[in-house]
Amino acid sequence: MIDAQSIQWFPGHMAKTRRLMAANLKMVDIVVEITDARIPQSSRNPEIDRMLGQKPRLILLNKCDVADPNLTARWCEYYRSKGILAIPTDCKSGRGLNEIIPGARQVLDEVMKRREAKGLSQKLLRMMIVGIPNVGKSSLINKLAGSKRAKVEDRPGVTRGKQWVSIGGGVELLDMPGVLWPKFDDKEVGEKLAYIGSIKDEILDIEHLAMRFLQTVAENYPKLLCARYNLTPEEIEGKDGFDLLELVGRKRGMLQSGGVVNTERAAIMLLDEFRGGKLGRITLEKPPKFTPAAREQEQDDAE
Ligand SMILES: Nc1nc2c(ncn2[C@@H]2O[C@H](COP(=O)(O)OP(=O)(O)OP(=O)(O)O)[C@@H](O)[C@H]2O)c(=O)[nH]1
Repeated sequence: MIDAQSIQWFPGHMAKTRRLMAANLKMVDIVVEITDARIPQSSRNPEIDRMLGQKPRLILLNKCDVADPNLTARWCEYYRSKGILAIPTDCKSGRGLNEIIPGARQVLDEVMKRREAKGLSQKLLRMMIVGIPNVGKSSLINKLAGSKRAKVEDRPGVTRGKQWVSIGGGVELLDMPGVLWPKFDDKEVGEKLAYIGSIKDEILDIEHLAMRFLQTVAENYPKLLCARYNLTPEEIEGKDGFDLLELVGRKRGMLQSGGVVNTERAAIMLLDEFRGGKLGRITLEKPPKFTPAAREQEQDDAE
């Protein structure tokens, strides 16, 4: 998992990643950027857009099996409005994976047409897989390659070094060497990464984290919260994070002497259950509102 030490490495590591990325971009036709569908924004490297520049790419909203399907659809629409193809994927069941290669070819066809560079062979397709730790890069490569060639572990930071994997049908994958870090310096981003389990709990105040998480869930997914912990809407109405945590702990019988709720145990249990998908399908970020005017502004900024 990401730890405090990695956070301190961030600036130097980023410069190295930027150099590696630039060198490797030349070797591929398209970049496949994997994000976590539960936090599509916070699970992206803050510099990725700048690093990729005009390189053709597609975005995967992975772990869509545990994300809110309505919001996943809205994120796809948001990216479409920006001219980017986004595909919801689930590396556990394989859902969406067979759309990746045709999607990549479609993106490249469009680029070719725009550049009027006809006659270029698209037989061999070379794709670079990038993403912050723990989003599912190894799982994706394993699924696409149909073997256990890439190492998969439930621990961010396992993917190391450059590796090409041939997956047949004239398609080769380049696993991004090094790691793309998320945006640690933003407190809210850090919290969201911690909710999904991408930052070590030891460096965070788990009770504080659980309280913040509960507030978000009570606001956006009250029915799921009530269903999981056998609560009524009246019970959670107007409660702050601490009260909610106590309530959840009490419902689960996590009491210490004197009938006081063990909020630390409750916090660990709550976040474990969320990470395991037991609370239901939850997405913690909505796509930004996207208007034609905003798009024009974005294009101006990019020029
Ligand atoms: N629910 C769910 N879990 C997934 C999915 N894809 C991957 N996972 C799980 O997420 C965890 C991380 O997956 P990895 O494939 O190791 O992620 P990675 O991006 O290669 O991680 P690093 O090696 O740290 O860069 C593992 O426990 C996977 O089983 C998915 O689509 N849905």
